[in-house]
Amino acid sequence: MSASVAARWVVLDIEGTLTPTSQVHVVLYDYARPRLGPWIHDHPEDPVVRKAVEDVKSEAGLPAEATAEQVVAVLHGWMDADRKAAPLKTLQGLIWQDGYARGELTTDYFADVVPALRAWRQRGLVLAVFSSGSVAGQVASFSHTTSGDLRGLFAQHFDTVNAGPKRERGSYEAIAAALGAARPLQIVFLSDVPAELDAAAQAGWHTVGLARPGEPYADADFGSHPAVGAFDDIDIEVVS
Ligand SMILES: CSCCC(=O)C(=O)COP(=O)(O)O
Ligand SMILES: [Mg+2]
Repeated sequence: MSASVAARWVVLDIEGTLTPTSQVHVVLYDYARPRLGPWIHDHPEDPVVRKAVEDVKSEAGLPAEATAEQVVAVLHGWMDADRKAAPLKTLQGLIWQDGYARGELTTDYFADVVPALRAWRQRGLVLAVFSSGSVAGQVASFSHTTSGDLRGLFAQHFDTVNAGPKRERGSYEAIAAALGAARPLQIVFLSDVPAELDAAAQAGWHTVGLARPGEPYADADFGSHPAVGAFDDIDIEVVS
């Protein structure tokens, strides 16, 4: 399996594309789970935390006077179901940011990822990230990796707050506008989730599916999207 596209921007999903799914579902979720309650308790005046807690209550149908314990129970349920709700992602992002700063978290990527990202940057491609993980969490996760600090590789970061849901065409149109792309075909989106690739293609982007061995979408039907097992199999011609 290989893919050839022409692009100026490469927009990257994280989970299942850059990192094994276990890096998010095991390492990061296990780190966040016991810290959600204490974080809410310890940051009562932080406007970001307050808004996230209000949004959890409203999204979960809890009354305004619901306790922190009720809110945490909802957050744990969302994590168990891997529901990528924005207020959960905001709170996780703050906790991960703290964990990376403390040196308690380090991101590990698939072996093909960092060499390919560096080569693409060197050839003049512009890299951006679109993940359900909050922008704060994304940036922190690139700051402490087994390959060092990779933050400089990425020009822009997008999440479900500043762009929108990953399975909706409008989110990709918003990202194209933010990147300043004159034509959507100047952008290629790399993801392991076919529904995300469908939305990007509806917005006129090039797409490449990642069917990585052992990952949840290894045997998925990628339909008309070209699919590869690793970044080594993607050939990107740089266009201006
Ligand atoms: C530190 S970023 C963590 C990524 C994350 O929380 C997540 O849910 C991954 O979602 P993606 O959209 O990248 O598949
Ligand atoms: Mg993914």
